Amino acid sequence: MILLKNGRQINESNELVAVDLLVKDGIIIKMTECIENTEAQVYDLAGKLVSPGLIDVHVHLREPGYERKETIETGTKAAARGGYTTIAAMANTIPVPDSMESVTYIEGLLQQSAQVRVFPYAAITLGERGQEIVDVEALSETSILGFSDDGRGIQEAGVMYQAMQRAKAVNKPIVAHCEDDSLLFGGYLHDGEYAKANGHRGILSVSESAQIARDIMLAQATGVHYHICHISTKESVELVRFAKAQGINVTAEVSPHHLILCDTDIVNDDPNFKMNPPLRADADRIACVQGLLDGTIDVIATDHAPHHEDEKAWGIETAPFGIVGLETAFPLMYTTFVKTGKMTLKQLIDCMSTKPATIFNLPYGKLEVGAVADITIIDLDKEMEIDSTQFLSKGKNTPFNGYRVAGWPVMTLVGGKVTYKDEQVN
Ligand SMILES: NC(=O)N[C@@H](CC(=O)O)C(=O)O
Ligand SMILES: [Zn+2]
Ligand SMILES: [Zn+2]
Repeated sequence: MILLKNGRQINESNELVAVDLLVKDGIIIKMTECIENTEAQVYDLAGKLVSPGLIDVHVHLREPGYERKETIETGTKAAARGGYTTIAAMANTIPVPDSMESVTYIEGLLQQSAQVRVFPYAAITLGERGQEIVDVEALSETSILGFSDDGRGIQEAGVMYQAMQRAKAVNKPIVAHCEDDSLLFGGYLHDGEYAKANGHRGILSVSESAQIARDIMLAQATGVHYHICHISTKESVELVRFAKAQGINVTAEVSPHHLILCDTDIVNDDPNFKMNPPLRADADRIACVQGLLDGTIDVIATDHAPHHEDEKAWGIETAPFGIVGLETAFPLMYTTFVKTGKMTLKQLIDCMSTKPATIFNLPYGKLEVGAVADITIIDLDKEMEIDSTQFLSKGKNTPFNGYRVAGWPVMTLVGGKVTYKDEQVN
């Protein structure tokens, strides 16, 4: 048994109230203001926030295939340090999880090395090549969260339509990276002020929004749960708002970097500001924030995309797209939006835990008696500079290095088991 004493939880009215939690056999069995128990191992939380474990539905663990960038072990250790108890692993690995054999293989690797709960995605198409659809029916019987070709858009409407029909029939979501390749024109940064001023080829906003518009119509026609990855443009947000008003089964995620940074924040062509979709204009960033606040955008996902420093050293034009996010998401969001009064703490926890569980039908994201003890303890007052050399992730590729932020996760429990604890908790 574990007894968490002197914590504080956020109630429905966004107030911090005192709470003790008693955990037995991986379940929260008691939650009241003051619990005494002589048999349990006791941790004194000294007023720190007790949150339902954070959930990230968009993570690149890189293993199998790209262990130089990240492994299941390092990626899930980073997740635990970031306060995450459940994550979903994207399918752009080698092999791509596009068959029973490859998904079973990846499930085995996860079982061996994962430090938090991990649900893999299966690809939508064989090899993520966008042509032949995977065996949706068979794969739906595995532990997958849904189907995704993340890293690439599905170029053909007919392929997406059929994939959606089949995913709907087995009650699994289609999780879409939206990008029309025919609208890329060799771009690698947002087609905006920074690219123009510095002679870079731009990525048009319509390369994302045009495909979202198409997919929303296909989602309406098929009734599938269609989840949009890393939304980044104001037009995309407007489309999701429209779709939801029509009752179409659409959800969307946004990443912390698209809420905090815009293209003009890029410094000296630093490849750590390069990701897909790119940092957009400030008006896009503002639309994403507004969309998150009004519920148009459902959840925050990191799109944790570690790359090796050798690869990022190729320079902004040729370096791979992607930045890490697991170990900085909560403090960045808390400092930028909650401490400044733009968002309540309850809203932030909803977007990072409760809502991801709800939209993906997971039995987590709850802090109550009888719930699984997936718990994150956060020190809202702990302020510290982001230092990528301290990351447990192999990826050090962050544009936020040196940012001074507060609200650091200090202890993470998955099913009642401590998976991360910093030295100040005991
Ligand atoms: N987001 C990125 O910039 N990169 C991701 C792919 C993706 O999420 O589209 C990656 O796998 O590196
Ligand atoms: Zn993507
Ligand atoms: Zn991704």
